Amino acid sequence: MAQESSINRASRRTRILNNHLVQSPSDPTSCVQSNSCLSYTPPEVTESFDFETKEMRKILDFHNLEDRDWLFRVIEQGKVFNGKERGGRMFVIPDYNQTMEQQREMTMKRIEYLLERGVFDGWLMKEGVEAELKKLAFLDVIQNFDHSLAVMLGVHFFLWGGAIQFMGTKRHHDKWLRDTETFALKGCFSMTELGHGSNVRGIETVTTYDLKAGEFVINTPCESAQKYWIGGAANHATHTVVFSQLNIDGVNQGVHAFIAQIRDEDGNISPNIRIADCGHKIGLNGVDNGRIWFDNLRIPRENLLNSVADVSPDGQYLSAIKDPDQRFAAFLSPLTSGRITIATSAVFSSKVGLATAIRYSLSRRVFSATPNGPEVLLLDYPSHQRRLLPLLAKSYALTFAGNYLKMIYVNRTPGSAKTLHVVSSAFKAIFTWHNMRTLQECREACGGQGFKTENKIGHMKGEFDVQSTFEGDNTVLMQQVCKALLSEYVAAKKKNKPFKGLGLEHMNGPVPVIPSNLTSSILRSSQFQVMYCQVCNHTFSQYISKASPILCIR
Ligand SMILES: Cc1cc2nc3c(=O)[nH]c(=O)nc-3n(C[C@H](O)[C@H](O)[C@H](O)COP(=O)(O)OP(=O)(O)OC[C@H]3O[C@@H](n4cnc5c(N)ncnc54)[C@H](O)[C@@H]3O)c2cc1C
Repeated sequence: MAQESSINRASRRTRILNNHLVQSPSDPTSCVQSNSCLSYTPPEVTESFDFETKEMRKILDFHNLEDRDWLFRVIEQGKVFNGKERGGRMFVIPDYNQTMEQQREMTMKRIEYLLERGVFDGWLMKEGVEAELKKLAFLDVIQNFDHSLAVMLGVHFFLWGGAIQFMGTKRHHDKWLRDTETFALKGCFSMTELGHGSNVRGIETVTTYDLKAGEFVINTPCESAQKYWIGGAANHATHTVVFSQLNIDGVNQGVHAFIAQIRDEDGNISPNIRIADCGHKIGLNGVDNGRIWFDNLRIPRENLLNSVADVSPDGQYLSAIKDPDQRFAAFLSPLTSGRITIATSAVFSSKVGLATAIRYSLSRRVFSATPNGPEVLLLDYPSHQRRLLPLLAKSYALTFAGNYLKMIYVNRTPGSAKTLHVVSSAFKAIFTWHNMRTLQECREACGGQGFKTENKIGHMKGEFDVQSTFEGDNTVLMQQVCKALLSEYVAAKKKNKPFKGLGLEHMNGPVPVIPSNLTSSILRSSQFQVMYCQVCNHTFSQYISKASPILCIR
């Protein structure tokens, strides 16, 4: 962007506006001085930077940079990733003109290609912070190329694999984890039903225990109980974790999770299982979402994922967690890792959109300030800056927040479970909403070019839109976050203790005093903005302390 004083900028803007209002009587074609030919040089070739871009990349990507670069090269080299060389650079983008069936097959071919190159080694069999960070870095890279592929991997490793890891015990780990890592089996995650999505407790699938046979019997009692939207179920998955009400001797013990086989290794649907396709979607067509009915399917007693509750061979229901609410919260734990990868992938998508739109605005010229003068660079228009640069600033901020979230996740302890749940829910909603807003602005900021498939922004809108719905609807998640924060507030006030955790600590200090002389530089300063937030929070806290008896916050 051209460097110029604010006075020069103001007078140049005045000239431009004046030019719009007072039309020159001369030949209208002469007011545009067109370039003799179109040429484009990427800004990084001609512009110098005021900062070290490599250092900035280190701060943004934060971990496993060499691993990320290795995977970038692996993907670039793979024919299945549809790379195209342009001007000595490789661009990789899925072919969205393929049919839904072809896109689904490409997802499986890409998984096979990455599997052969050892990309998934250790994703389930290795434990510890290093292994977890490497997995998260690889997923960051993969989602940059193909969101369908990242979602299929998320379902297989984080939802199915995560359910076995966190909700199962040794017998499940020994039996399923290695085969999951090598794709000897393909897993999916059957929680949502046609009749119940956000309200998981309301699901209607019922499982009973047959004492004589020592088996569970899973049944879909009505059409609204069919499992719906299950990623991987329509064509590929061989196994699923099924969420169901558990009924023991006529007593409903609430939602539990079981493992069921739904296809054999040749892809034939198992007896007592019916499957249908969810059909074409507005994005994510490389994922085969399906519907499943269980017709009194029998599974061994050992297939109950029993980390928090079990049924003994003689049919006794056993659980160390007596409180049904806490038991239910424990069942939902595999969703945490999914929310983290969704949140971080949403910021990457915003950055791809912004990179395209900002580059465009650094090369595109529109309208001249004077008759016969050169046209003005798009990014020199303040209105264009205001459209893109705050979104860019927020994307930087969310990147750092995402890295913080990853750190809480990989260093989690039983004591940090609540913080992790609340922060991951809030970040998932905020990041994915930010992404959709950013992509729409970037699409429009590129004018007609933004509408071209090749420029990726329009397709990313379709691909990433669903992030506000799956693994916790954003609105519902934000309601949970509000409830958790209000409860935390009331509890801390009741005990007369300072706030700790959940990001409320800034309210421990006194109410700041707003200066009387509010100049524009004070208003723009970050100190003032933090102070202003604190004043708002204190006003809000006064409201809560008065309203909490009416709000019934527990
Ligand atoms: C492409 C795709 C892939 C998916 N993959 C899977 C999968 O692999 N496995 C799986 O189990 N599920 C999957 N899902 C399902 C997904 O998790 C659910 O769609 C999601 O939980 C929302 O449920 P719902 O669709 O029933 O919407 P609903 O819960 O019916 O919500 C509809 C609307 O009502 C609003 N709403 C709901 N409750 C409240 C409330 N209390 N107050 C105010 N407003 C409210 C919501 O904000 C939303 O706008 C997938 C969904 C899609 C679209």
